[in-house]
Amino acid sequence: MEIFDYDQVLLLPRKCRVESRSQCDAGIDFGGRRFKLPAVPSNMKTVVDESICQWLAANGYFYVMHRFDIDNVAFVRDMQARGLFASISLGVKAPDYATVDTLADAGLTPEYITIDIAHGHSDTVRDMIWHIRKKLPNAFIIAGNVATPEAVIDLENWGADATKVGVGPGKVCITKLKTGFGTGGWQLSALKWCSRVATKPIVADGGIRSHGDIAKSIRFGATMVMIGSLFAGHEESPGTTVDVNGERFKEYFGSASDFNKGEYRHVEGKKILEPIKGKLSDTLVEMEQDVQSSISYAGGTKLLDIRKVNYVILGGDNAGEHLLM
Ligand SMILES: NC(=O)C1=CN([C@@H]2O[C@H](COP(=O)(O)OP(=O)(O)OC[C@H]3O[C@@H](n4cnc5c(N)ncnc54)[C@H](OP(=O)(O)O)[C@@H]3O)[C@@H](O)[C@H]2O)C=CC1
Ligand SMILES: Nc1nc2c(ncn2[C@@H]2O[C@H](COP(=O)(O)O)[C@@H](O)[C@H]2O)c(=O)[nH]1
Repeated sequence: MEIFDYDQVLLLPRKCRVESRSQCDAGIDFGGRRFKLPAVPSNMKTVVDESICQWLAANGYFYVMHRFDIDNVAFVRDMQARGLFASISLGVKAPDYATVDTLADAGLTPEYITIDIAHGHSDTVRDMIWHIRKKLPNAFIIAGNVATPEAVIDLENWGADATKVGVGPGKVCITKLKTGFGTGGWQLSALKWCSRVATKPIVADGGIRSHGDIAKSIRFGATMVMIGSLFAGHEESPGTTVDVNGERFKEYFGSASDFNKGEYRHVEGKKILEPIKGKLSDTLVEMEQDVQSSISYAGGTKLLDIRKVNYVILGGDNAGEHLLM
């Protein structure tokens, strides 16, 4: 198996088919809706909050609300009362089961539910998928996080509508160091490996460091790309603003860090500072333009045309050109 990550791969252009990049459509269908971009901010406390989720939903972007210290039922009710889709996260513990039951009893079905635990290839995720399917049959279920084709196959067979791939590639992740496991350093090839067996959409999660990595994720099989650090440093970001020698930063911490958990137990995340780079809406516009440009280099007009391109691996044992023939 070839092992590579985002910074070791470049995609190869094909003959251009458009006169302007504005003719390229960066939109994607996902879970019965169409979104402007195949990118979604991570469901983390320092990346999204209620008002960011409202803004994203109202402006044509996908979002996943985090699951920490929030009332999911009130959130779903509020979003749907505004005519917006509801997209929540759940764990696999008793309070998460209670949330599903309360939603069902109230006649509220979130359009999207992301089951989000560190080691998603687990019977606990299977049981939660089955519980959601029984109580909220119309919810689109994203389940993760996983790292292998076996896990993708199991989650799909258990009823997930999409799987989330990425264990340990995140910028504030220390899973690799603490446990010796994960896709940190080879997330892109793990994505390629998983997408070979996937029959449903994959959300590639973690390790995105620049906008071009979105196109690379799409090339290797992602339908949606979840991004934390690139979204954490905005004026609107929920992290605390910190001033260091006159420069402004936002705190960005892992969901499995002691900062999120409130205790030092099974810590697999850390806290860093992200420089504030302006408004989230401006970054999203730039991201869309960059993805449009990626599509044009792919010789296409729509996002999934990126899947057709060849690529090269730079340096290392796997170096070489990879042709689609
Ligand atoms: N994508 C990634 O690489 C990672 C992401 N995270 C994120 O951090 C957040 C917290 O994650 P998590 O700790 O799972 O959430 P929770 O604290 O909600 O734990 C979920 C359940 O899974 C159990 N669990 C967690 N890890 C393992 C494991 N390795 N083996 C067996 N059981 C396990 C927990 O039990 P117990 O705690 O008692 O073991 C608990 O019952 C999530 O948002 C998650 O996505 C965390 C680590 C890696
Ligand atoms: N191992 C850990 N992974 C975490 C933690 N909190 C979040 N995450 C994952 O990281 C991505 C974001 O990655 P980035 O490279 O874009 O910053 C996020 O979506 C989660 O999957 C954690 O504490 N430990």
